[in-house]
Amino acid sequence: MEERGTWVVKKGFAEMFKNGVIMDVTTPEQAKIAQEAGAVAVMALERVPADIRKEGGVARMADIRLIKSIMEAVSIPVMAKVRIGHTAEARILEAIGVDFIDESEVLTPADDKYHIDKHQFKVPFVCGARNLGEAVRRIAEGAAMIRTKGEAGTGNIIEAVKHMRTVNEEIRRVQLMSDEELVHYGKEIGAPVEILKQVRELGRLPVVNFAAGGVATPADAALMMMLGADGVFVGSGIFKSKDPKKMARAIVDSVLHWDDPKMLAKISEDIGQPMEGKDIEELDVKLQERGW
Ligand SMILES: O=C(CO)[C@H](O)[C@H](O)COP(=O)(O)O
Repeated sequence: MEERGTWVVKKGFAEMFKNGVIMDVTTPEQAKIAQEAGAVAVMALERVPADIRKEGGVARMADIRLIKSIMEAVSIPVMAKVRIGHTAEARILEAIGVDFIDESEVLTPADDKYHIDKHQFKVPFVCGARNLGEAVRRIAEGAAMIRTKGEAGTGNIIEAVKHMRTVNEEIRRVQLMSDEELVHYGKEIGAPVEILKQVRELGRLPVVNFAAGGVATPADAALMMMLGADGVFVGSGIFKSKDPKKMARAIVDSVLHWDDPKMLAKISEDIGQPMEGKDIEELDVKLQERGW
């Protein structure tokens, strides 16, 4: 009972980010830019996904002193990333008091089989998903927030669109299923039936679902909101653009005004060059394939 109550609080905290933008930052200066632009939270990490992709090597939880300096620099919530399955990194982040942990495929996985048992933590977690099965498995492990994975660091929105559409289509299928069909479907996609029943009843995931990976323009962010995202994560799209301050503000505004094309036109004007994009077909590594 106590555990369920805790999950409700974590899930409620995640709901407070709705209609907002969460920005990846690697320095206190970037965190201040994000806060001034109206980000609802920042995400501390050692390198933005475009740099992780370019430089390679093992990407880990960011340096603790850096995370603390980001926490000191801003008053909005600070999230930080850990490697998939790296329970020790997560315990360290909980000990220093970060507000949220992202168990992220953008970092190099630490475990090829298991994700972190997130129920063991007081701090809430967000996890990535490409489809309903992945989303529901992460929720079963205790995630209080889901983000569709997209393909981080590419500046290419196609995978984020694919993942959001897939989750939505699968939710619509679930809504038409009888109890016995749901048991069979749960087995097929590897998802616990109790959470699928909640999805059927709510017509959505029981936690907020943000879009991530590849958002590079205000129009990209608006597109993800049109597809039903509760909000947006942006990393490389801001700090690899020509004018991060302008781009950050424009993406925040576009998430708020996603349904107003005239406003979006105004928001999209004179914001500088977006980050350079990459064709998905040409990628050597697909970060979205990490996690299962
Ligand atoms: O939450 C995230 C992954 O853990 C990142 O913030 C997101 O994927 C960033 O992607 P991009 O650099 O393409 O904006």
